[in-house]
Amino acid sequence: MMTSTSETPLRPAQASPGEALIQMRQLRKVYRKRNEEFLAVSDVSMDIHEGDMVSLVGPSGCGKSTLLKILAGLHEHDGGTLQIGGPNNVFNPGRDVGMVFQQPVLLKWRTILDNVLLPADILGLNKKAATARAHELLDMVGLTGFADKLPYELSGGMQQRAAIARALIHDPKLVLMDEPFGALDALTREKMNLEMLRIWGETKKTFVVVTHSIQEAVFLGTHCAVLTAGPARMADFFAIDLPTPRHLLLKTQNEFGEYVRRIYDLLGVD
Ligand SMILES: Nc1ncnc2c1ncn2[C@@H]1O[C@H](COP(=O)(O)OP(=O)(O)OP(=O)(O)O)[C@@H](O)[C@H]1O
Repeated sequence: MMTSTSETPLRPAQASPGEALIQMRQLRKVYRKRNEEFLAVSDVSMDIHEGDMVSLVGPSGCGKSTLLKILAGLHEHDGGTLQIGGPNNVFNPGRDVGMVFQQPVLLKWRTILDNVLLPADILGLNKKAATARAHELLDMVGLTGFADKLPYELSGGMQQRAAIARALIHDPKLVLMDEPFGALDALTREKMNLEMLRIWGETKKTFVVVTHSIQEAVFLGTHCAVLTAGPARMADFFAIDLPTPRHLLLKTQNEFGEYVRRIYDLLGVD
């Protein structure tokens, strides 16, 4: 369990079974440099339950990555409360978070298998068990037969699949993705959206995904948080009640368009 408030970081939580995995209340983050202060995140409140797929969408600079870093335990927040896990579901950010970034950031001298195994090596997990799991994950992300290749031998989309496998190797409770498909061409991105939904469905893990794309936010999410910049704040957080499993043709449906319109309205896009 990880609990922190602005006044008492890491105070024990009073969570009980059935409560949300993540509870944020009025979360706030201010970056400080000498005498300057910059409000990067404010008024962010949401409950995220186990197995949710939450998309964070908003314009550049609205604090999406900052929020992800707070969830990953990389940044402290300055106001509000954040509780992850509970007494019966202890959450350790060093062990229970898997991260995927916009670029796959694979080590070019390690094979794909060894790249996937990196977090397991760092955490000192059993090598044999981790290697077996790495092969299973490579199968799951569609990279069967690529274990012994080096990163340069894979396309951008394939490298990002390897990065997703790496994020899952230590069986994290929470998977955080920062614009994971932002560097891919439009068609590969759509295919990767479908792949990610399949992987999320198979792992039944909790995913939080940052995206600039309103369509992607609606397509991927069971829930969506819309953030705005200047001033930083959360404009809305809502469930996306669209049929699952999702298919690309859903994007042509009125009900999909209604969610997209709702986000355009919140962001003030005409
Ligand atoms: N370490 C830092 N020190 C000072 N200001 C920062 C720092 N990191 C981010 N910021 C500022 O905080 C605001 C939010 O940044 P953040 O990276 O969270 O936004 P974002 O929504 O993820 O943006 P983008 O979509 O462009 O990646 C920005 O104005 C940014 O300049």
